[in-house]
Amino acid sequence: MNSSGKAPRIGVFGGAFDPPHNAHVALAEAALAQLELAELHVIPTGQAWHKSRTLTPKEDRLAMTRLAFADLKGGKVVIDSREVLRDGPTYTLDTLHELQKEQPGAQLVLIMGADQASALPSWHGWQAILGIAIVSVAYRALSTGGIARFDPNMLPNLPAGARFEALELPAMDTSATEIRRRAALGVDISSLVPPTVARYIDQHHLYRSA
Ligand SMILES: Nc1ncnc2c1ncn2[C@@H]1O[C@H](COP(=O)(O)OP(=O)(O)OP(=O)(O)O)[C@@H](O)[C@H]1O
Ligand SMILES: O=C(O)c1ccc[n+]([C@@H]2O[C@H](COP(=O)([O-])O)[C@@H](O)[C@H]2O)c1
Repeated sequence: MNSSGKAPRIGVFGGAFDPPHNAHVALAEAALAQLELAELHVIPTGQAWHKSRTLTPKEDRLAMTRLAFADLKGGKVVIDSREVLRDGPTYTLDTLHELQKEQPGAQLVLIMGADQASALPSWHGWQAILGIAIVSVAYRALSTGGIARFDPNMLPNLPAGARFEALELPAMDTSATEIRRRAALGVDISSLVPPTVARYIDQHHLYRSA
């Protein structure tokens, strides 16, 4: 409990971050501004079992994640490397269990874009996740136009007591897929990623082929 008698809220924001981009940073800023978090853990995924493509080496994604979120103010952001250090497929449920043990009494708030929220039933142990964490969902612009909004009632077999919070974020159509595509074509990506990330991609010759 904190001084106001409420459980401290720990934000958990995971992603492949291949690469981290401006919408990820905006999402983290919005979470810090709106969700009354004591800490925000930004967690690059280790082995993304749910993605068919091979990710960029975890060392590069972790380094870019550190660069991308370095300027977020308030000292609340923790770049959390636990998933890239863990062997085997990355399951968010494992991460939540670890955080629960480390910070008993804290309220975990799992933060994601609407595309991932709609896919929740495909996650390992998704109903257990909803028993542990509040899920905070940001809008996401779709590449086809329009905005992905999320209605929890769309999820089949939603467990009783599942809690969702909306995260207000102007829809941004930035995606890592588009950044990788542009970089492979040699097209400028400087408006889509923080300058430090753009430099890292250039210096380490990442995404030179799609
Ligand atoms: N433009 C965006 N608006 C809102 N949420 C976003 C946006 N881009 C990514 N997210 C969210 O950030 C989290 C991490 O996303 P991820 O690292 O996979 O980036 P991505 O741009 O979706 O990558 P890719 O294009 O490779 O799938 C997910 O919860 C995702 O929904
Ligand atoms: O635990 C799972 O089964 C699971 C399935 C899909 C996605 N996730 C997590 O959701 C976060 C965002 O995923 P993505 O694919 O948008 O990068 C990232 O932290 C993933 O590890 C987790």
